[in-house]
Amino acid sequence: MTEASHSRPWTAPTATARIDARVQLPGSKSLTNRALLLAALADGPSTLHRPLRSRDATIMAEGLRRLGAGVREVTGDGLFGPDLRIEPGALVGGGAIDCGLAGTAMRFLPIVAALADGPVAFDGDPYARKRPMDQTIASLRALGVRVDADEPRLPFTVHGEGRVRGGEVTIDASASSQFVSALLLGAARFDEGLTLRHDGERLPSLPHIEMTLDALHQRGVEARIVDERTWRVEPGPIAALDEQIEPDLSNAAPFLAAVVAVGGRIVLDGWPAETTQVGRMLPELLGAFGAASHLADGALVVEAVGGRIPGATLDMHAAGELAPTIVALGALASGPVEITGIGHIRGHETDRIQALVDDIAAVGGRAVALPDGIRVEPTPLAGGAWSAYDDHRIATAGAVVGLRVPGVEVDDIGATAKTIPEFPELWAAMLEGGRA
Ligand SMILES: O=C(O)C1=C[C@@H](OP(=O)(O)O)[C@@H](O)[C@H](O)C1
Ligand SMILES: C=C(OP(=O)(O)O)C(=O)O
Repeated sequence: MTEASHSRPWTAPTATARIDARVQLPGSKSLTNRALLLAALADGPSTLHRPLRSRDATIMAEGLRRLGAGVREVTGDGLFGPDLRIEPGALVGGGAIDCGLAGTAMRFLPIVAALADGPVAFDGDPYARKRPMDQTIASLRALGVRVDADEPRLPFTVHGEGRVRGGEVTIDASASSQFVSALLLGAARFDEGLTLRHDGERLPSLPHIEMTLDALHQRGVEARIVDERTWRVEPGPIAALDEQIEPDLSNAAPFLAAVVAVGGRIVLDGWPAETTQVGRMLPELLGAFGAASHLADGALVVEAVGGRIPGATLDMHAAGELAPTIVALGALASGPVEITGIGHIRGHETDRIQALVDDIAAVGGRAVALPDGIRVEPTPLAGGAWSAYDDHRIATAGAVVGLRVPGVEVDDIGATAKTIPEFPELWAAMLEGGRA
């Protein structure tokens, strides 16, 4: 099983010049883990080119192996490691799956386990036991699958009986879009498919649900939006698909934010002209802080003058995953930065709102938690300890602040192994200029 990150203190490098760099990023976590899962449920073998190699992706691959799929490394172009060949197999229970801190694993794999024959025990890191899981457990039970759980969260055991009848289910996905995606990903393998309704106050991270529907469509699954709170997936085969995984645009966030923080220019290679990744919103989000972006020859070019970063008010309910980076820019801004619509990120890898409030205070700044967001007040910063809380995006937020504030000590840069193990090297290369 993959290890949680080992504490690796890291003094965030301060930028000594404007950014002038070209960066190539590893594959998308959300696309890799959907492609792995759908390949394991498909009607034949699939190959993933340039998949993400990281803790979350390893956890997904390992979980699928435990459930009977063959996942092996094959030679690819080797940019960030080998390609993966996935051979679907009969879904089997009888094992245990460690989900680490991966939301995609803890929400998606139990649905596959429900289709397996035999019990599968799920657990994860200490903080994973605090992440919302109630809708996974309740929806499986509503589908007639036995789930043994003392509390409505990890650890629990799914007792698959080899088939799920499907039909209609209503959930409250206010805490995570992953509850919706998980059911939609498995639903073509349910006897009657699935009509899924969301009945709740809000629905965060809609682009990730779009990504799920798109991944299904690419594999010939009939999946549609009935209305803005209802989805329908017809039963049927999931076609095998060889797929080239796009770079992780959410992990582009700190690199692009670096240009806003210190000025200069960055070229991000392999930026897709069209994508379901939520990172496509970055040019607009960073535009609020004065950055100018354009696409050129398959790359995104972002330029900024640096210096004064203006304040901004942003609703980020669709892009909660990008919020820690924007909050980091807020800590460097000369006006207040208020972000709303992100109450659900309290249930991410850590309580991200509290983590950011505390980390910003630790470097002399001031941020206040709002009921569904955070407000950062302009305050001069000084060096200090920046806790990652095992959270890749809190760790990289510390790196962004450290560009302009000497002495920001990120306690565990190894937390970036969750989705971008190469982060420290890529960050250093960006600051040195040239090709990272
Ligand atoms: O389906 C996915 O791949 C994801 C959905 C989102 O989850 P939430 O809806 O819980 O924010 C996102 O934040 C997470 O990083 C990845
Ligand atoms: C929320 C995130 O991850 P997870 O897939 O673990 O929910 C994230 O990557 O920002």
